[in-house]
Amino acid sequence: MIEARDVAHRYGDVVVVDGVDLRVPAGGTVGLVGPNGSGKTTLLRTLYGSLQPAAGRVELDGTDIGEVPRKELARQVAVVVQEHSGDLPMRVADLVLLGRLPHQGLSSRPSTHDRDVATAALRRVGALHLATREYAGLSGGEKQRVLIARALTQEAEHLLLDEPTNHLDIRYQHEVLDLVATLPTSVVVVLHDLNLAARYCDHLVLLEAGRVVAQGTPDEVLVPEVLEPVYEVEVRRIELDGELHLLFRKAPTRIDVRKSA
Ligand SMILES: Nc1ncnc2c1ncn2[C@@H]1O[C@H](COP(=O)(O)OP(=O)(O)OP(=O)(O)O)[C@@H](O)[C@H]1O
Repeated sequence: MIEARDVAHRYGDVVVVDGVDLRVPAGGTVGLVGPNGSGKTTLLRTLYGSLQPAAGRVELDGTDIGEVPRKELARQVAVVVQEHSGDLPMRVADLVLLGRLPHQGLSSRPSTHDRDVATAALRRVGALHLATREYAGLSGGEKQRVLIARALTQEAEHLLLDEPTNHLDIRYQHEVLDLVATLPTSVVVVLHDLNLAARYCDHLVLLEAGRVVAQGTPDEVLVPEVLEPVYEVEVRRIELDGELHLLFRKAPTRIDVRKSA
């Protein structure tokens, strides 16, 4: 289990994550939501040990994450982040196989099992047909699916994703999140789309200026009284075929700055 206790982070003097408590239960899917700059990515980075919190503690199964050896961490935690690896001169199949590195000895080559796991992961994200392509030549959505396949290939117990639906068309937004949410792994996912968060997460953490303003089930968090002051839009909530959906409308402008200038 990943657990954050009173975690804070600052850049210089600016506090961007402030006193966050969070538990990611085994098999659970936790969504981090909130406006631009609210601290989602920074919090996620503390959860996978790429940032040391300025205060508080992140634990992986009871051990401070900073004390977990790197290779062990890579076996337990897989991460999908926005990468700028577009120029990697590498075939898709080889890139996905890199996900097996934490399971291999220093000098060992990928086994048949490693290749089977990588192939199965590519198939699961609908990207097996891309296996022989150069990664750099893929579209944004194809790259995203390949990076998710690499994370699945890691077969880690925890999967952390930063805006994985970025670049994906509607079909793959749903397919990828459905896949992620039904994995036996515990998942933390940063999402901007609150309707996707409602559909695929079982617990949401809503951040505003680095602080948790609400956390709970989508039904508890995704209510107009909570969302409207945070996002400054009008929110309507409807139920369609038993599922929660949100509709958004620009909030009425209180002061027209251009007119008063
Ligand atoms: N390396 C950095 N140095 C200084 N400030 C940073 C750095 N990285 C992030 N910040 C600032 O920290 C705050 C939180 O950023 P973060 O990326 O965590 O927010 P976010 O909620 O993920 O945003 P978005 O939805 O726009 O991706 C922002 O104000 C951002 O400008």
